[in-house]
Amino acid sequence: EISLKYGAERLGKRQDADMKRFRDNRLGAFIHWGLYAIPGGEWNGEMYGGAAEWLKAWAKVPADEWLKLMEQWNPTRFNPKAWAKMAKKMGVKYVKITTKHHEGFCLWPSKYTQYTVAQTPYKKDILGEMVKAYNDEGIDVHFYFSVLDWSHPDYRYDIKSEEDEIAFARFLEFTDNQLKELATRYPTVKDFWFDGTWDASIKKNGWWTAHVEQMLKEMLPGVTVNSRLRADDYGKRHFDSNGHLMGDYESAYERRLSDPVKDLKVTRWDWEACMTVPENQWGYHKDWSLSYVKTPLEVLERIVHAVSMGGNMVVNFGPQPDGDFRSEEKELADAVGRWMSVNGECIYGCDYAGWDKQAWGYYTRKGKEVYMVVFNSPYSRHLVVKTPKDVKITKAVVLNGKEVGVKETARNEYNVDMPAKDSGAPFVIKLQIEDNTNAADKYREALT
Ligand SMILES: C[C@@H]1N[C@@H](C(=O)NCc2ccccc2)[C@H](O)[C@@H]1O
Repeated sequence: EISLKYGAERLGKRQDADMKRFRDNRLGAFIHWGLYAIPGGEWNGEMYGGAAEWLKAWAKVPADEWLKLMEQWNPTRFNPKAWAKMAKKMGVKYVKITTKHHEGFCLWPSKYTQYTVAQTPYKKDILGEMVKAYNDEGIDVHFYFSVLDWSHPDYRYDIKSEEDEIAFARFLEFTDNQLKELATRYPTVKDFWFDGTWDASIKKNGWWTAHVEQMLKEMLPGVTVNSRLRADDYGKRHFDSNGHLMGDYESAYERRLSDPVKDLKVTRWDWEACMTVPENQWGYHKDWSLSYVKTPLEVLERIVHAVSMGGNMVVNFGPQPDGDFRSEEKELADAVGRWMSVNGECIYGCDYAGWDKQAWGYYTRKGKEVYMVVFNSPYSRHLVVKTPKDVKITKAVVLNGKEVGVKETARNEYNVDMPAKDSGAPFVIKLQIEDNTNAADKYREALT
């Protein structure tokens, strides 16, 4: 290993109470809300299919023209209590809020910039209203923060001159001030999720990313930070030059997940994935017909897939400029919530089971309980289960349903019966397992 000053601060998973809470929460929601919601993907009468929160880039809008959108920021239908109830009903345990996206507009009245809610017709501290409403519902709040800031004249994509050095040093101080402001104003925040940290300017300032992690953890003991913040002495990101994860959890799984059969490496560390409902829209886009929109079932499968591999999943919502949600997102929250109310115990506090994945779906595990989350119903009417050596199944019960038969078919192989009644939706079977170390082995392998 090479010696690093700004590499991973810790080896292995954090096991303190705050990290256990982060991990056990498992299901979160993203709120991407900013000026980009106002144009909703359309600029000067032209509709852009790309990510709506990047419209400034797609339509090549100068920062000062883009920020004029502040004059229209007045979400009259914003009702933080209703937002928190919707999240509660969906069964999310935490919400990640874009405090400031790449555009530089702040949802809190920052005193370090003029581009904030305080300078809009809305005036009020919208971030503060959200934090209170979610916390009052027992939902944790995480802050998304974009280091990349298109509104700030001192931002640099790379450092190529003395002038760049001086300007970017001012920018890093501005960013420190905003982060201290957020940690001071909203001390119940549990996590900082950094984005916009891919440019060479940040990679050349790995020291600063280590300083930010340290600063936030001193101000808010127990707070978590994502790996995307971090660059080491040599500009390596997420994992340092010795291959160790930086930050508290990997945050590279954005709109993708690792293969549950071929790529199990992520089960070795904590990680959190985030996903969009359309193919790639985080901010509000007027026209969702421009790309595929995932069904509630497809969203649910991604949530289970992540938890089955020891990760968290954050499902994105892009609120409308008026402060209400589009009907597709309300319906999604409702559908996921109905499923979670019956089957949530296979998600919350669960982890990778370490069993070989089968075609019918995914395993999750909590202590001695293994859950079979069934998405695909087999024509055989049997669900094949292969247990690790020295493990036997003693019972199988459908969540919110009846016991089902379990028949041993070979060494460490079982057929678990499908429930008699087809609920027409993914269902969960809870397995009781026991140690099988000293059982007589009546099976013989073939001689070949
Ligand atoms: C969590 C997501 N991260 C931002 C993102 O996609 N950034 C990467 C990106 C880079 C280049 C063109 C479009 C998007 C998105 O705007 C969301 O905030």
